[in-house]
Amino acid sequence: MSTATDERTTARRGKAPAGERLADWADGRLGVYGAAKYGMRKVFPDHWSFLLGEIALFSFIIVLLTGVYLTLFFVPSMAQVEYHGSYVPMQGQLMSEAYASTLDISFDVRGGLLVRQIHHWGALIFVVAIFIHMMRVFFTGAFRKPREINWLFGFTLFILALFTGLTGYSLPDDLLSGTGIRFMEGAILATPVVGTWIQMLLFGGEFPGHDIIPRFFVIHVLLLPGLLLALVVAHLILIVFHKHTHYAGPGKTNTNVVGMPFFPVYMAKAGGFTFIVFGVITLIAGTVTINPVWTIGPYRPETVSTNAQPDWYLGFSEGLVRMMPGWEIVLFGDYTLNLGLLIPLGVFPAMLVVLMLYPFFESWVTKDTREHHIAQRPRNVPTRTAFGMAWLSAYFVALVAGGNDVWAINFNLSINAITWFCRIGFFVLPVLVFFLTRRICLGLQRRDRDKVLHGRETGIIKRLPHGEFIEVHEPLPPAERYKLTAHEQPRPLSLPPAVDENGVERKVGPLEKLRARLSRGYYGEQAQIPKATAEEYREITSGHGHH
Ligand code: HEM
Ligand code: HEM
Repeated sequence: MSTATDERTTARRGKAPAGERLADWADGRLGVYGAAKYGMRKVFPDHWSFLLGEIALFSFIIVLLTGVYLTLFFVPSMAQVEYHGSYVPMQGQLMSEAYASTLDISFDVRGGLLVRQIHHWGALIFVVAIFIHMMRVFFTGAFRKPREINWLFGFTLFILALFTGLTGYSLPDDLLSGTGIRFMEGAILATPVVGTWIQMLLFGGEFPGHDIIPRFFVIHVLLLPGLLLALVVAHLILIVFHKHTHYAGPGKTNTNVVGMPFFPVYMAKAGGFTFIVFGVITLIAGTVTINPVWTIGPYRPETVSTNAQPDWYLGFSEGLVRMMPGWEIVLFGDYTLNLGLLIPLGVFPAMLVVLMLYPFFESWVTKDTREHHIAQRPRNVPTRTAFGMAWLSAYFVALVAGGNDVWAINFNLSINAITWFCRIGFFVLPVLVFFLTRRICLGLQRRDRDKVLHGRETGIIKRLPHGEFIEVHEPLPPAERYKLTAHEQPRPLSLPPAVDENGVERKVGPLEKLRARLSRGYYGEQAQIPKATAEEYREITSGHGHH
């Protein structure tokens, strides 16, 4: 017995196990122990809404992997060739090498069609996930200090993803994607002064030229994914650096993070979730056809397909153009300004910039310079929530307008009626939605207050001895009461008195006045219902007036 123990001790002293030696070797060169000690115990809070960023991350990885596979077979060339692949209806037709290679990927490359479909479905889900993730961050105020820069990083990711999608969609050079490129060319040409130059630079000559597909290819497989990857890494590093926000609850404060350690709990969960995301995307890609380019045909400039649509994420930019009347003005007798395109082209970035700058606007209005690590419930910040919903309503109206022909055909409606509905809706709906959302948020705040003070309605009706009917209310558990009352209710900014203590008139600039007004819009009496206080609760539950 003792001999065995001695042997083991000697073995350990003599030579460490291979794994340990490898780890030591790596640590000497990479400092992995320190990094692992820091990273492995990192706490990550748990909430379903935090999965949205993860879906974006995992679908991004899927799109990267499938993109590499497609790159092995795709030929980014606009040279015309005669098709002799295995898709019989296209035999002998003239088409670009790009289109022919997309047909080959779909019919002749092993697993090609599945990978193409995973790539396309993955791209759609990637952008959906980014969009909803961005909304989660917006509506919970997770963009507040210290996360403003990460909001900007994230926002840039969103824009890069839109353009990666646009360039990818254009690559197969089918009738749909060619129509999309034609649309883009028109928009570029409408840009005053520099439009023609940019068009020449990008297309290398008259439309369609021979350069656009090879150029989009490099942008799509190298430039944009490279930038996306670098920025995703920076985004994640900042998340680790700031630590994740968490929702209010007992024991969760602005100075701690409550959750599970990265290793093993979070890693196991995230690993499993990666496979679920991959599995679901593959299942959809394996069963639902997307972009069947062989039914659409190769692109020819003289042909235009009806129902031409961009993928959903760029639908709103197309909608802005379709909503706009075709106005033109002629300057100096011979220079035409195409307002029908120019105005939507200005509104498109403006809508995005408004969202991008919102965190800075809010911190300016509220003069809030503190750090925030508790995610807010949207109802507790009605003005921000209402603004977000108003933005979304404008976005969706534009999206509907982007598919006005599809709506008209499928629902047997007049395309003019839809266009007019969108034109009016684009201005009116956001205003209605803004006020409606604020009302709903205030209603929900009242309900929270009521629940804290009077408990949950149980639906049990009792008749008292003197004949009165009452509904039994069940008090909320303390943790629930805490959650509903943990939020701050700041006071609005107030302007200093018009004259100072020496009787000298104090000058208040118009900007300062505007800020005070906006601040009342955020924190004034109309914007928040006073939350239940401990005194109120004690008074109600002490017996007097309790029901
Ligand atoms: C992150 C973002 C990406 C998005 C949103 C995206 C999106 C798309 C879309 C929508 C298509 C059209 C697919 C179709 O034919 O139906 C496409 C095609 C393509 N993508 Fe991507 N992609 C991304 C990343 C990549 C990467 C990283 C690569 C390569 C390393 C790549 C390589 C390709 C190739 C070669 C095609 C043309 C082949 C084909 O259309 O079948 N993509 N992409
Ligand atoms: C490629 C796109 C993106 C990826 C892969 C990504 C990934 C992630 C992940 C995994 C998290 C942590 C989990 C979570 O909160 O959901 C996160 C958090 C965050 N993301 Fe993104 N994100 C992307 C785009 C965006 C966009 C478009 C925005 C905003 C405009 C954004 C802003 C943020 C912020 C502020 C946080 C910190 C949230 C907190 O601590 O509560 N991200 N992101």
